Amino acid sequence: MNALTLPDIAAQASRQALPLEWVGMCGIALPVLFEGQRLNAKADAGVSLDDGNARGIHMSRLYLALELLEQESLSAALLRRVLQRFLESHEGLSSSAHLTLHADLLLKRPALISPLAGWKSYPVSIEARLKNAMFHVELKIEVPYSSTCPCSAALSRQLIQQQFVDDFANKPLQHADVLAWLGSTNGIVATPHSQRSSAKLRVRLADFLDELPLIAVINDAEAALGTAVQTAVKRADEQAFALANGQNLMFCEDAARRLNLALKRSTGINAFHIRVIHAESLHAHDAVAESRFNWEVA
Ligand SMILES: Nc1nc2c(ncn2[C@@H]2O[C@H](COP(=O)(O)OP(=O)(O)OP(=O)(O)O)[C@@H](O)[C@H]2O)c(=O)[nH]1
Repeated sequence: MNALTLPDIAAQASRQALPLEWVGMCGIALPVLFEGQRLNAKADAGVSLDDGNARGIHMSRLYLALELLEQESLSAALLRRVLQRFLESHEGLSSSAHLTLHADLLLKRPALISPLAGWKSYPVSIEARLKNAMFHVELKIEVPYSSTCPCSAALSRQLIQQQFVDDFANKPLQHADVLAWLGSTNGIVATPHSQRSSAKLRVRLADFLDELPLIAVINDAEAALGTAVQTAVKRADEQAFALANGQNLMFCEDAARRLNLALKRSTGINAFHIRVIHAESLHAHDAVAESRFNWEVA
């Protein structure tokens, strides 16, 4: 049997003449290049099926167009070329093309004090759409960080004050005694709760941007949040982290506002959606805040 005799079901007429908004494949394994890294990505590739009479799209043509992403470093222009290929290979069938890449970006991060460093993994998605020559790119980035509750800190301070009053009642204050007390468990009779937190950022890029600012957005977000989670940690690093958290008390509302201001300062971002999640240790549910700028559902 040769190719000429293979049945082509996709080319048949559809039994129900009905266009479809998105048809394609999800979860295609793809090693993509980004900033010198080979990312182990999963691609979702699709087109609209505007011709309601056509039975199906040509999945293999989308799959083969993805090959471009193996050889060249990721950029907006490259994504656009891939989407153009999707449409060229579906002329008469499709008017919009979609590609989403999901991957973990690995960045090496230095410790706060010691000369150590370690890798942090940031889940990212890059979503590109092409329709009627209109091209859009949206990035999704997850940034983990640490947050300490300001209310809990104030309540803890009050308990420490009460303990101080109890322990030093009717006693002359001696510097050495106070110093020893501060180093005892009574000197920190209550601790504020803190949590591993997560910022889920979605940003829409301006047309003029060719480079995908994943790393810049991560760096800006971590700088705005102040207490990024650490990698390699010695005691000196842990102590510096404790100090940084003590100086950086924040509710989820504070985190969302800081990120809003940081993203507004970034060039090349037209719109964004921020969702911060503080996985509270106080209770079994999360504290969540959202902030949007220029964000309409696309
Ligand atoms: N459209 C469609 N194809 C599917 C689906 N599931 C599996 N396929 C298969 O995907 C394969 C590739 O499809 P095509 O791109 O049309 O393959 P082809 O006809 O050899 O390639 P062209 O000659 O370029 O059209 C076919 O063998 C389909 O049967 C589905 O749900 N929809």
